[in-house]
Amino acid sequence: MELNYGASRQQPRQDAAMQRFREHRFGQFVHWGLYAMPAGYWQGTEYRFAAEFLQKTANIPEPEWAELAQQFSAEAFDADAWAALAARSGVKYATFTTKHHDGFCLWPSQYTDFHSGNTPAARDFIGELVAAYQRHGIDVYLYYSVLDWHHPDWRYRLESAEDQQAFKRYLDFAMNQLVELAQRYPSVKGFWFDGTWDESVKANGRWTWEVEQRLKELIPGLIVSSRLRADDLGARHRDSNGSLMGDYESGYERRLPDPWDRSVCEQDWEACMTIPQASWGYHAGPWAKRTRKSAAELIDMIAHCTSLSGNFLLNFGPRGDGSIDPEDAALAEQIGNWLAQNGAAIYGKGVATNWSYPGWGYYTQEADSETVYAVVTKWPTARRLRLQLPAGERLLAATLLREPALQLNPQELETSLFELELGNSSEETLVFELTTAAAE
Ligand SMILES: C[C@@H]1N[C@@H](C#Cc2ccccc2)[C@H](O)[C@@H]1O
Repeated sequence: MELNYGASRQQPRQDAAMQRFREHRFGQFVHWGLYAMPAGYWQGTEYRFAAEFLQKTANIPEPEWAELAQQFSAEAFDADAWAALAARSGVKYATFTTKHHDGFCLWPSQYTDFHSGNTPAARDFIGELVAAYQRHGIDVYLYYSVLDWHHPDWRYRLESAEDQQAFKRYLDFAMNQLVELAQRYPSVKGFWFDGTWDESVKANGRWTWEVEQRLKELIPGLIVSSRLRADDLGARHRDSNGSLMGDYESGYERRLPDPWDRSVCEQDWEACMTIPQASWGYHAGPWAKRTRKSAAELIDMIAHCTSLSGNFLLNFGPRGDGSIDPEDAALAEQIGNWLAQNGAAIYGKGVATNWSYPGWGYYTQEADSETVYAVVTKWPTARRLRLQLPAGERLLAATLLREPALQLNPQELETSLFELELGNSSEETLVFELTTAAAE
């Protein structure tokens, strides 16, 4: 059907900026703001829901919530320390919340008083983070919540002429803020949008289209997530013809596609994930802490996404004072150590087209390369690894990437199956670099 505000292309972008995003594969998400101070507690009660939603889960009147800004001193905030840890973790890009659903801005916006410049901290946190992460060679993306619980003109649905007029004022405000972010931080590589699920936004597909156009005029090559977009009829992420809007699919939130679902490879996509089961902002309670994922689980997810040509955006929720939770820092270091040895299987890799999902882990491959990587994340109880080679191919070599690298001689490898006695090897995430050739 004819759409004015649907998808702007049918095929993935092939420009250098998009290829760079595609090759990153692993990124850091950061959710930080006023919600990090109460950290899931209010008046002594632990609220067992996402910490960044506390204002709603604890039914805190908006003015009382806004008062938190007067306690926001972030005395332990150190952008360079955040960036150095991110670099050690192996991420190649980072996405920071500039404004989450509560409307508090981490930059001194000229369009609201509700920002970090008007706090005891009196700092432009976004500006400091953009500079620090770029000094460490990490590309920066900005998260922006269209949903805004603080702004008086926000509306969930448009039921009257007054609602329409108010929400028009709100959308003008949000466009102004987005242009402000693009003009203040022109070196950012993309925008990550959230809070676009309400009827009011879905009824304004044209505005979402205009935001994408305007930001890309300001920053050529900019990458915009599909979650911004609604079409003429209110369809989100994919337009009413089923075509992806924005530059990559960003609907995978705390979930991944089935590892055998090769249909996701048709477009660029990114999954975002929390360390605890269900909180993006720092949650200090046992409810969150007992659900933390391990490094092995997160490395599995990185390989899972890579094997389907997708990116994995792992979230960190710094504490209210601006420090990083030591448990999160340790996890970041563990992941980074694994990537330092095995990153060849992740960075710049994607689906291994001719290799089907093996069950014990994932195959990854660089497009048009003869080299395939086998990332073993689920040790077979039989302690024997069986690789079914694609028809017409034989295995020339299999090299274990970790130090000391273990080269398995071709004559030890059967033509159709590669069996490795795992013996008493420690149950770590192993990566084999496989070299193949056409079967004789
Ligand atoms: C990226 C993630 N998206 C946000 C959300 C949400 C949400 C959660 C439940 C129901 C409706 C919306 C989270 O607060 C976090 O920012």
